[in-house]
Amino acid sequence: MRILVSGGGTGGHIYPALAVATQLQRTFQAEILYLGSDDGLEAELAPAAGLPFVTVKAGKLARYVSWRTVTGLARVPVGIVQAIGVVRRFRPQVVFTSGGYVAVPAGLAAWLHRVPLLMHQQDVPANLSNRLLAPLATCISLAFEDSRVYFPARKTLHVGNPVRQAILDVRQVSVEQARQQLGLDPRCPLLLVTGGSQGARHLNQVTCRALPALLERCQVLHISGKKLFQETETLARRTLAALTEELRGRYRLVPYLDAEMALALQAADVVVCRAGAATLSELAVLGKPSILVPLPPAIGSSPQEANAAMFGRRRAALVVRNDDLTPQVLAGHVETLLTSPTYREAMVRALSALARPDATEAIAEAVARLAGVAPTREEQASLC
Ligand SMILES: CC(=O)N[C@H]1[C@@H](OP(=O)(O)OP(=O)(O)OC[C@H]2O[C@@H](n3ccc(=O)[nH]c3=O)[C@H](O)[C@@H]2O)O[C@H](CO)[C@@H](O)[C@@H]1O
Repeated sequence: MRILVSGGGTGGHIYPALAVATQLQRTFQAEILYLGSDDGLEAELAPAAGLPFVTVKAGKLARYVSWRTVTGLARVPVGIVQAIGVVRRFRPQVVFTSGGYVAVPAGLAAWLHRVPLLMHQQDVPANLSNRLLAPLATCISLAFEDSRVYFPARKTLHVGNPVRQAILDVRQVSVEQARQQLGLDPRCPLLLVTGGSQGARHLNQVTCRALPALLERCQVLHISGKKLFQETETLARRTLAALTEELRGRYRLVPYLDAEMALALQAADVVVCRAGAATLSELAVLGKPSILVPLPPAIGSSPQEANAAMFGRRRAALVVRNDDLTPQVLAGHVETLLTSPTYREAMVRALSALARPDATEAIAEAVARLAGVAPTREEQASLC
């Protein structure tokens, strides 16, 4: 089975593609070719995952006009011609895309060659490349049920977002063990603060200012983001200076967590974070109550606001708008969640309805079925 995989730009688009590619290799011994942009993060990540990698030019499909939009648009036809060449030479049985602007030439080339196209939608609102490709797609896998409204119903398949194996494995570790393994107090409740892979300045600043109230109630593991570490450390040191040694000992600041991220999530009683699709899927799989502060849009609407609103509607998280987050609001919500086990349990129940730990397998099986290889899941057989 030969499968062309494509997804680019942010980690949010690349990691699901890598997870599905690896699963296809493992379960179906598929021959994979990863098609990415020559200047995207995928040029680093796909070869690092041991996948054969081919590049095409891809232009950013911005919703607003700028010089970059013009130069980006000029690259689009070049990318399409290159992608057509790749599909012609590799002759895939299925093309799988997971968003990012490089997915457009890949999807178009698939359609032109009558190759089935399966595309994955991570966020609740459809991203631009998936909106463009939807009429050409054979099947659209969705991370969240609420995305159905953006696509023709007969093409959609609700499977969830691929979640890293480390996150699935850490479910075997108890909360206390996770805290112990991270060198934290196993008996003291833990608040984890994370602004996603880049960090979030506003979350960092508000957290630092709320430390006197927060540390009275719990220990705090604060991931600042690599670029924001220095300024956050300075701010935290200033606030901590007025506190007792015992309270100061309850705070830990790190720039980024790699292998330990799964343990940190599992160790937490409450998580304060942005509302990126990967983070939300991880919270659902691990059943972690959270306070979501979605990234506000630079322009137009933000997928994170729609993601967070969906969690909020289902009572799977508390949602606070970025501009409304003050130290008092943060400390108040943390207090509410930590002091009310019934509230937290209700959230955990709502989260379990959103959890899809088998998303990677489900997508890989859908790809294999389109390739005519694996008619495995009966419940999916009639779909796509
Ligand atoms: C800023 C931005 O444009 N974000 C978008 C980007 O998400 P982006 O990839 O930035 O953020 P996500 O929340 O989706 O994922 C962050 C990932 O980084 C991991 N992590 C984080 C901190 C850390 O120290 N260690 C670590 O491993 C998290 O566990 C998670 O797996 O693509 C997503 C999927 O389309 C969108 O929903 C987001 O809106």
